[in-house]
Amino acid sequence: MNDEHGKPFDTTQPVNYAVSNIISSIVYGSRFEYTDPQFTEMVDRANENVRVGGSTSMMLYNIFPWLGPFLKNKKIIIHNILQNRQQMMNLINGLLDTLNPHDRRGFVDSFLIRKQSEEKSGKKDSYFHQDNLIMSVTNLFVAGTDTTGTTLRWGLMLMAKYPHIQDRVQEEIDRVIGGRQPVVEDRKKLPYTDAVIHETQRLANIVPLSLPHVTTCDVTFNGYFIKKGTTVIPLLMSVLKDPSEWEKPNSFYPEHFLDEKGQFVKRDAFMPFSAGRRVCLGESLARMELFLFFTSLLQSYRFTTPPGVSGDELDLKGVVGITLNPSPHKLCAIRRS
Ligand code: HEM
Repeated sequence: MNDEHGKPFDTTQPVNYAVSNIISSIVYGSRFEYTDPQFTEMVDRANENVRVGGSTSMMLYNIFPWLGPFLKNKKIIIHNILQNRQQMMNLINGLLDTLNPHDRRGFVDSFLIRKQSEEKSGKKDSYFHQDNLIMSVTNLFVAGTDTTGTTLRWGLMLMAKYPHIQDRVQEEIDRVIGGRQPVVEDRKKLPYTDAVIHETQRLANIVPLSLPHVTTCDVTFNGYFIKKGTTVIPLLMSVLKDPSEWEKPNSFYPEHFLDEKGQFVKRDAFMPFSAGRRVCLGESLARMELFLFFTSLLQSYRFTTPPGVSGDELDLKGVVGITLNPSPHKLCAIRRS
């Protein structure tokens, strides 16, 4: 963002690269340089799939799978998946060549070590095989990059749209943290900033339909009989924007998460990560990332609309993809003294 020198830029790439590097550190044990084309192409391809995956033609394909061979967007998605899979396999093979059981660099190392020990002991039906490794790494990137990146981008856009709210966040960060690097423990001392992050997640509503689930037995719910094996799509949006739960369900109103003394309050209807047994696996990581990225960025930069663009022009509707993204826009990041 420094390199933009306060000029208007699209936040998608820098934010996605930063967030993807967190997953890279956990999975591979190292991060990539932002100038590394191997890395940037991989993230850009994943991002293209999120965008194209929500297109009208792919929605039609979901209903009429026989359309598949005629759809350009399906070809793009498959091409991107295959390219990224190849790159992932190269990275995994590189880790395998330098594997040291006494120095595990990340998730892949731990998986490979377990795989080797189960192969050695002759265990049949092990879960630790190559296909599961590839799918687990893919899932961690797919589930952990676009979700957190999109939420952060909504947050920055909302700060540019509502500068008086950005003023209050920056006043709080300056007063409590000053110039040092923010740490997770700061969250409880920053109730307003915490409320702004929660309200961003509530309003942005990036996974409105959660993921589909299937009933494992017959159930009667709210008077409706649902047969075993029925696909159920839980609408997180119906809770995140429930008018009986939120004072201003369709507005950006951080006070939803503050009491009259300005202290942070948890709300039961806040469930952007879903609920129950299959609740988001990465919730605590995502919450940590959102807090650290958001406070660090707001500590260093003032986010504004480009010259000649008013806050009203930043719309809150969003664009449907696999996640709900902010509509295309540019922001300026002005370095704070
Ligand atoms: C703001 C960020 C995020 C949001 C809003 C979010 C939201 C969700 C939602 C709604 C689900 C579906 C839960 C269900 O089936 O009921 C889910 C599942 C999942 N998420 Fe996240 N997520 C985020 C970040 C992450 C991160 C950083 C990771 C990774 C490390 C991650 C990994 C997963 C996985 C693996 C699942 C599937 C869990 C399962 O089926 O048991 N998510 N997430």
